[in-house]
Amino acid sequence: MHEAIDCYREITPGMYGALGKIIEGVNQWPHDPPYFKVLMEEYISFCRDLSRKIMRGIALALGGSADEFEGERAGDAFWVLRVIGYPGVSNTNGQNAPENDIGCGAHTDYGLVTLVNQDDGITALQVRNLSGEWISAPPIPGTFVCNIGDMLKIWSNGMYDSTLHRVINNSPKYRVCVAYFYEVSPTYPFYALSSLAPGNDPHTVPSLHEQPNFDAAVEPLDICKEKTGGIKKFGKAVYGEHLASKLETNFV
Ligand SMILES: O=C(O)CCC(=O)C(=O)O
Ligand SMILES: [Fe+2]
Repeated sequence: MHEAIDCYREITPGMYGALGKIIEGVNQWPHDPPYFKVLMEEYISFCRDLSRKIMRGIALALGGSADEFEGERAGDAFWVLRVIGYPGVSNTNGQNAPENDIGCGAHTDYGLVTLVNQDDGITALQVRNLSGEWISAPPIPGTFVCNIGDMLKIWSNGMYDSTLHRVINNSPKYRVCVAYFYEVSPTYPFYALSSLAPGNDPHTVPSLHEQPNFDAAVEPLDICKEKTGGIKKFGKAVYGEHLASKLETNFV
């Protein structure tokens, strides 16, 4: 079990059509504490810069140019910040301490990278390794756990795998985690799928404003395909659909 406060990069109504509907609107900030909004926005801005730098490093590691994930792919990335609370186990009288239920079931994250800022001193996050064993990812003060998401797995044609992980809080203490999800640019497909693609006549298509969408078509990059046997291991994934289905199942 867990509870969470989510904030999203704000989506104005209609901006991304029907697929974007589930996350339209402005973030609801509490008045108390009064500095919450300012603090969170500053934190988000730092996370955004860091994620961008990590993506530049990953782009180089994949053999591309540093700005492979800038511009239309992820230069104007959608993001989600989630502050999550996991209740501790209640009855710990020393013997037969009860096992807590699953705080967050096994899943992969959906975007590019996630920066997980864990509560110091409580080990609850587990990651599945290649042998299929669940191993703990204990918090290391001053560091993030960085998870790879599904969209990076597809873009890299599987060279980066999305990390299967789950959370079990067996501590008596309430655990707080702040996760920042760095995603793709929702407008990416417009350029990729339309005749606005470089070299084509820009006059033959409606403007971005006239054709809103949230259907980022993510598919393996050619540079990654070449390095992995020349075959695309994954078909096109529509980012907005992927996100909407994750959000719908997350909050039932
Ligand atoms: O609480 C954690 O350590 C991770 C949370 C998580 O995996 C998620 O929100 O996607
Ligand atoms: Fe996750």
